[in-house]
Amino acid sequence: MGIFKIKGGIPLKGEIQPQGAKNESLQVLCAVLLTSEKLRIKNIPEIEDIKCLIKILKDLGVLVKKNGIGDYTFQAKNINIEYLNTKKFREYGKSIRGSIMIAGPLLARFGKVCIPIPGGDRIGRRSLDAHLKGLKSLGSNIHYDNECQYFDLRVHKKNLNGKYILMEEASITGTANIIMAATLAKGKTTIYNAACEPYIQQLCKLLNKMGAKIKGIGSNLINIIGVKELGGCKKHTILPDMVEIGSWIGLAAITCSEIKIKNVSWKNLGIVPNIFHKMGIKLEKDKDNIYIPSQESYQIKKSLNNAILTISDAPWPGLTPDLLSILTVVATQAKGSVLIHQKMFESRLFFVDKLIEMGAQIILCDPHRATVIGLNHKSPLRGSLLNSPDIRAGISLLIAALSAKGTSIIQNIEQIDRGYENIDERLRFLGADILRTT
Ligand SMILES: CC(=O)N[C@H]1[C@@H](OP(=O)(O)OP(=O)(O)OC[C@H]2O[C@@H](n3ccc(=O)[nH]c3=O)[C@H](O)[C@@H]2O)O[C@H](CO)[C@@H](O)[C@@H]1O
Ligand SMILES: C=C(OP(=O)(O)O)C(=O)O
Repeated sequence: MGIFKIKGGIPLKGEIQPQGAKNESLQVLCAVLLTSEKLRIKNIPEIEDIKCLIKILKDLGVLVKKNGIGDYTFQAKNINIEYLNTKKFREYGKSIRGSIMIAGPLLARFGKVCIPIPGGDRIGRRSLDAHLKGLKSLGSNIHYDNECQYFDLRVHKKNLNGKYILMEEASITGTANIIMAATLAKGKTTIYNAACEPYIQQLCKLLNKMGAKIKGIGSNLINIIGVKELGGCKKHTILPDMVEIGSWIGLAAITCSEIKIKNVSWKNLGIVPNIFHKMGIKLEKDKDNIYIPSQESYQIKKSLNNAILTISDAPWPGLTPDLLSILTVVATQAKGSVLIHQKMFESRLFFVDKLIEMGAQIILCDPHRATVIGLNHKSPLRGSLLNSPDIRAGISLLIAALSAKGTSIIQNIEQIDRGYENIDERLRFLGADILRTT
């Protein structure tokens, strides 16, 4: 297991280019399974979760050519569907959440798929009902093997058939799975209460370039007319990662650093900049860049009725839950107090124990809510021995360590590498004192 050794308290300075979005990449890479033709995808982040999915695709028989950093051509011409029954696949499939999204494309193209309960972050219960109920409506039988914990899905007629699907919750990966399956189903599929965040929009745009007929992109009502087959795509570029962008903003604020984040695609950030404004952090729009000046202090705004601010997650256009851990850390050195309410996941806030050990003033009210009383940089966090439980808690602890007085050690940094590309190298480029030992 690798570790980071960090000497904190050093203000950083410079420009940073955000990585391509992890969650869009996971969707788009699964979409290559829908066609036997070539797709060229650019700006894919070189992170562990993506490497794992590419490994699964290769083992399935997808030809993968690397044209340059983050630039790949995929061709799913000869697929070995039997690979899904191997122990190797079950291990890989279990290690990332994104693996579940191979189900829709493979079911639509080959009529059967076998998939383990996917892994990814252990941040609470993560239901698959949205995926399974959707695929069932389109005409699939589902069998669950309780002992081996995998699902076997088979199309019960000749092919999938379009249906009206009202999703019980706007699951992101669930929506992606159903959309991909429906592109090759017979007739019309309507998905209501679909997730509609920019990465789902990007997936739909890519599918339309491949010949799909999807309407309602960007809304929660998606209509899809199934086609017989899909073609390739000469170029699709992954959007910048909004969670990584939020991580850089939080890092800049708490370490009093001056950072410019380049080419952020403002129009796809939704309310993310607004939320940081509410935390009192100055950020300026400079063309398509975000400029964060060095700030000695940032004051959390109050609600309009003068009550303590609450920040909570919600499906898009609400705030992604993936930024709440980062906002929690940022709040520890703000002026004022905030209630962080993590509605979607029940085990994501437990990492605040580590922040409390570092000297943060936090009350964990229950698994979903933490009150943070900001210290306004009057009492810095203390360097500590830390362990990274999931991607976002991991990056949050790293941000805390960079702001802390003294040296911190972060163990289990593989969790951070799952979602952040060359994070230590990029931090050193901005002037951070961080060392990786493997
Ligand atoms: C690979 C990928 O893209 N992962 C993202 C995706 O995971 P993923 O697609 O797996 O997450 P889902 O959107 O399915 O659901 C996340 C959690 O929120 C709950 N829920 C969801 C929608 C809703 O309307 N109400 C509700 O309560 C679900 O029950 C579940 O507990 O979306 C999550 C929620 O944004 C993000 O944290 C993950 O980074
Ligand atoms: C929860 C996350 O990822 P995943 O859904 O891949 O586990 C995340 O990126 O914060």
